[in-house]
Amino acid sequence: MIMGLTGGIASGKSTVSALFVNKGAKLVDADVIAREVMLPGHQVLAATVRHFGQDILFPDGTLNRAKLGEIVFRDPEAIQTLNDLTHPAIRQEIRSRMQEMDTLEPERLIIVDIPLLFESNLQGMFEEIVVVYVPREVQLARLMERNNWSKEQAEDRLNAQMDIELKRSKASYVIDNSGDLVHTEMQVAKLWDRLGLL
Ligand SMILES: CC(C)(COP(=O)(O)OP(=O)(O)OC[C@H]1O[C@@H](n2cnc3c(N)ncnc32)[C@H](O)[C@@H]1O)[C@@H](O)C(=O)NCCC(=O)NCCS
Ligand SMILES: Nc1ncnc2c1ncn2[C@@H]1O[C@H](COP(=O)(O)OP(=O)(O)OP(=O)(O)O)[C@@H](O)[C@H]1O
Repeated sequence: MIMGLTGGIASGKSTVSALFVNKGAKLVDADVIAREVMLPGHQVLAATVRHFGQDILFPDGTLNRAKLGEIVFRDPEAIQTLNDLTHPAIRQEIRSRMQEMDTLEPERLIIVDIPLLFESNLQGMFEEIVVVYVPREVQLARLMERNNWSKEQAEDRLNAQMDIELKRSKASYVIDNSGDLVHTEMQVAKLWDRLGLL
């Protein structure tokens, strides 16, 4: 069984994915793939540099992520361009990894963690979608603390994504991660049982 998992930035997707993996699920992580396509030598990084300029690179040729982030997250046109450059390759790699895992171990739950699942209209890839939810204020506070960001930086990133309440309303299952970890773990265990997994 393959299940999509999404939520807002810093809502706890990695935390919840790890809980599923502890129970025996396999994971495909879109953020990891998104980083792979931005490594030196990859055609996606080369195309991104052609568009945004050499200034987004460090002298050693690796991507200056903070710099590209500053450019795109304040400018809707720039983020759209970056999405057009990166998303087709990321999507293709997600598909190929989940199909490979499913072929090798068809009885296992495969969790596919995609932050922009709804924004990119990928609902059709999954029968079930879990949304990891926290209210916007909690999201903002955790993001500022984890990344050591100002409120403005955190809000720019939040505003580049679909509202978390709307995501919640589109879910097959909601995991509320606004309480402590034990509370979240209980909800994962409950969902695991409900899906009939052992
Ligand atoms: C602009 C980049 C270099 C900034 O890197 P940075 O290290 O600061 O952030 P990181 O990649 O760890 O992303 C953290 C979170 O930001 C949010 N985010 C990233 N890209 C986007 C985007 N295009 N639109 C909206 N939110 C985004 C996601 O919630 C993601 O989980 C990087 O995010 C990037 O290459 N983005 C384009 C690819 C992409 O869409 N990745 C995310 C989904 S797979
Ligand atoms: N239940 C919780 N209580 C307190 N802090 C939490 C809880 N769950 C997660 N966190 C913290 O909130 C931050 C965001 O969590 P996490 O990294 O899992 O989110 P994410 O959705 O995967 O983030 P991103 O969108 O950046 O990939 C982390 O610093 C994490 O330690």
